[in-house]
Amino acid sequence: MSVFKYDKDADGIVTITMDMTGPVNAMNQEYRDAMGETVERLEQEAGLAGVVFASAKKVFFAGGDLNDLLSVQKGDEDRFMALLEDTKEQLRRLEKLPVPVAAAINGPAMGGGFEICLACNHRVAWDDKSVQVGLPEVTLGLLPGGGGVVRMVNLLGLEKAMPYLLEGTRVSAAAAREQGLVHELVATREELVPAAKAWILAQKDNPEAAVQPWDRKGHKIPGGNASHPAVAQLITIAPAMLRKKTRGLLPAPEQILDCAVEAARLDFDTALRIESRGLTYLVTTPVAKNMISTFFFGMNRLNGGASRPGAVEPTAVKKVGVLGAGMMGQGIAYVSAMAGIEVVLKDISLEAAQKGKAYSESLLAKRVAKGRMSEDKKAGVLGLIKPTADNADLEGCDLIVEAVFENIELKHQITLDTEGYLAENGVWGSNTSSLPITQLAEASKKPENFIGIHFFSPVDKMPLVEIICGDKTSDETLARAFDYARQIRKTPIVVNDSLGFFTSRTFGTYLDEGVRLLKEGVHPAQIDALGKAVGMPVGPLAVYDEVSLELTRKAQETWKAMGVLDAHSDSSVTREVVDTMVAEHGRGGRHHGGGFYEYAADGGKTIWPGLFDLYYRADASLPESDMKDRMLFRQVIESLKCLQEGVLRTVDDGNIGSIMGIGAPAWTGGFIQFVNTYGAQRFVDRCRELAATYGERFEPPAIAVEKAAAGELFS
Ligand SMILES: NC(=O)c1ccc[n+]([C@@H]2O[C@H](COP(=O)([O-])OP(=O)(O)OC[C@H]3O[C@@H](n4cnc5c(N)ncnc54)[C@H](O)[C@@H]3O)[C@@H](O)[C@H]2O)c1
Repeated sequence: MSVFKYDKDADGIVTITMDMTGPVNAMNQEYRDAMGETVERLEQEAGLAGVVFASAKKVFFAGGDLNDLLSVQKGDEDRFMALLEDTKEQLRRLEKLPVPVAAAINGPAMGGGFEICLACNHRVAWDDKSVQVGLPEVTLGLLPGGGGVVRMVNLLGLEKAMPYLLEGTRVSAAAAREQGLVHELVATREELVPAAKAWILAQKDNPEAAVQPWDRKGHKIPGGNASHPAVAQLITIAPAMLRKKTRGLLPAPEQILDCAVEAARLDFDTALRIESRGLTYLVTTPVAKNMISTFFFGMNRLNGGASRPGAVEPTAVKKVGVLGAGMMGQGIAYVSAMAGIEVVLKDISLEAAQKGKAYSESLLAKRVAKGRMSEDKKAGVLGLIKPTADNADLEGCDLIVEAVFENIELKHQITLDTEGYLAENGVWGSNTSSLPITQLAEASKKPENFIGIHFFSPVDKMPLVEIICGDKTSDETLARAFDYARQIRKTPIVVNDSLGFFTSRTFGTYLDEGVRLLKEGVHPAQIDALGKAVGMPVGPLAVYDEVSLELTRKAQETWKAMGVLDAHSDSSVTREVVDTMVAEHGRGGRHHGGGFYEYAADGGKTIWPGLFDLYYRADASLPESDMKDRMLFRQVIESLKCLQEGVLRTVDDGNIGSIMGIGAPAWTGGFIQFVNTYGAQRFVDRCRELAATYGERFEPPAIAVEKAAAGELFS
């Protein structure tokens, strides 16, 4: 029996219910076989009045089979191209049936799933929050190769199609209806197929309904085709704009733009073939392999609980205490309340706590203004946050997250003062960005319940949480912290204790290398430009100004006093430069009147001229490739050391943590995956080359040397 169930009703309408082997419907050989047979049968069906595509799964259709796509290697291009062309031809035959075809979208329809819908004449969706449509291929280094690029451009026009194609924007059923991606909404799942059939029956006297817009005589692309002046102008400037964003490091958006432009220029079927060629090229690139491995498989493993102790039953937080209503605390309060958790937000005064709550109010007001939330829901979320200056309000919390100043005495003191209010088995989480958890836990009566829950700023936008186990943290506490992170819809990585844990420790090497280049006489603007050229979001000197040189200096003093400033973080060069900047020149960073840069009132910035007298040397001429590699390799080496020392427990934690927490370039697939693609032996050789010229910090870690010798990948 086919995995596409075929049912013809008394009106002559055939309903195809897709029910493929495995948990989801996906585009693979089984799909091609089933779709091939189905189209063939529909073409021969006598008395056919229309077709409805439905799904027996919760997800309408999940898209391309990523295992299949990952396995395509260089040399397989002809075979892959032929498969793509087959898939496309089937959809083309479907949309050329002489009867109307409708999609009944009962769940997410992503990528290939939405491409099937686009090949239908009519799209009916269940108006439920589980239903989303979109073409997320670009986020995996691919392009929608089942006709998605060409149909979207023909449906929406070049400009409007761009966010869907270049950013992988997904939209809810309601938004899809507004944007013209879906034609009709129904309130319940049960109404879907009847609504699709009703539409088909209503088209009896309207033969045009069976013809796709792009197959109609005189079809015009909305907004105009490539020769329309406005579109021609867009086509001229778009590649440069895109390159500014991708810095030439991501081939997928560039291919997508090329295909989209061809779709606006050429006939439909030629454009489809160009689209197939684009995907055939992308699918074998290392960037696509990296992005699929990390963003799909790695992410699924992490969110699925690979780092969570499985023996502990699932838990949920009902009441959380947030200590400190500053920049981080107010964000933690917001994301917790958004997840329906009761929040006690405590600061040293009620006013300070209320100010923290006002932050949630302003974020919620923006949601309401955009029509993404009702006033009632807003009031409900706000009602969950209780601002206070009174410790007694923390009574019965099953989790307390502290986000007070980065000061160990203060953190010890508040642990002593408030830990007793926790419910039995309640968890104490510190949001410290660097202080070792084991030492922070020394103030606790229950160090087994003590853990690091490290958020990133801004908390409402950053998707990662780094969970840090101290020496005594129990499995139960880890499981509870993990469940909380999932409850507030973050992706948790789990690491062991270390100064700066994984993310701050690794990111610190990037900043350190930037400062070293400065000290070696490189032009400061070139340092930041090269940091961005390798794909980091911000140059190292600009980052230093943002996080503040002043705070860095204080942190270094604290670590020194604690005796934890060990080899990996002891950068005498950085300390010397930071000291000179702050103590001798009063350059504490952006919020201290300026640092490496000077900041104008209008937000513009220029290099602080004093830097040229202090460090710049016109005769310093380092090879650009060395400078770029230095900034990247320092971070990769530090990540490998974290893995070697057991700070990182898994490769996935390292890859996802580096991308989502540090801003590692997406093209690498994460700092450890980078070694897999670069080649372990080649990596070791390049490290040694850099070490010979620039110092032993570039010596390859033993773990990389071993992998290279064994010819293995990090997995
Ligand atoms: N800012 C970041 O990007 C970032 C990122 C991750 C982690 N962190 C860490 O989060 C913590 C807080 O950082 P922040 O940027 O929100 O600082 P912040 O200065 O904005 O806020 C700290 C708040 O703690 C309050 N506070 C001080 N003593 C208190 C006490 N005894 N009881 C209750 N509240 C008290 C202060 O009044 C202030 O409102 C620090 O440990 C920091 O290292 C910061």
